[in-house]
Amino acid sequence: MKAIFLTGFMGAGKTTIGKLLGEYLQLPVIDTDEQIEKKMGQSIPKIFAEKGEAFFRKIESQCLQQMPTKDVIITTGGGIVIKDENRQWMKENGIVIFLDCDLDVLYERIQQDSNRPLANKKTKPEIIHLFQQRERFYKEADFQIVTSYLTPNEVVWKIVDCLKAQQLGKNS
Ligand SMILES: Nc1ncnc2c1ncn2[C@@H]1O[C@H](COP(=O)(O)OP(=O)(O)O)[C@@H](O)[C@H]1O
Ligand SMILES: O=C(O)C1=C[C@@H](OP(=O)(O)O)[C@@H](O)[C@H](O)C1
Ligand SMILES: [Mg+2]
Repeated sequence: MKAIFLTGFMGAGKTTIGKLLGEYLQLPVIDTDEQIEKKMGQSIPKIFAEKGEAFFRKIESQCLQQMPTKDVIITTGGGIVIKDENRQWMKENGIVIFLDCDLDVLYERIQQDSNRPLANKKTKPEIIHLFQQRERFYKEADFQIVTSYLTPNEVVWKIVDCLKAQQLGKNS
C-alpha cells in the first residue's frame, strides 16, 4: 500500500489519529515533527527560537523527502503544505488525507499549547488568518475529512472508508 499522509492545521488531530490508524491498520507511523526533533536533538519550540522558521522548514522538507513511501502512515506538521515541493512529493508518493476541523475547535485545542510556536500567544484572528493562507493547499489533498465533532476512532473509520473507496476506484 502507498504511504498515507495526514495533513491539516495545528490541533486537527494528525498525530493522535495517525497513531490510532497505525494500530488499526497494523502499519508503522512516523511523525515528521518527531523526526525533526530526533535529527536536531532539540524540541520544536527550541528550533524555532534558536534557528527560526526558515531553517525549520528546510529540515522539515528534508525529513519528509527521506520518508519511506510504502506501508507507512506519515503524520505531518501543519505547515508542511506551504512548500509546493512538499505537496507535490506527498501526492506523488502516497495518499494525502486532509483532516479538516472547525476553527473554534482548533483554537481551543492549540491556544494554550507552548509546544506550537506558531500558535502560542496568537490571537484568534491571527490564527484564522494563518489558516486562511494555507486552506487552499490543504484542499489539494486526495481526501478531506471534517473531524470537528468526531471522536478520534470515528475519524479512523472515516479514513478507512476513504482508503477502501480509493482501492475500489483503482480496481474498477
Ligand atoms: N477528534 C478529536 N476529538 C477530541 N480531541 C482531539 C481529537 N483529535 C485530537 N484531539 C486532541 O487535540 C489535541 C491536538 O491533537 P494532535 O494530534 O496533537 O494534533 P495535530 O498533530 O494535528 O497538531 C490533543 O490534545 C488531542 O488529544
Ligand atoms: O502549522 C505549523 O506551521 C506547525 C505545526 C506543528 O505541528 P502540528 O500541526 O502537529 O501541531 C509543528 O510542525 C510546528 O510547530 C509548526
Ligand atoms: Mg502533530
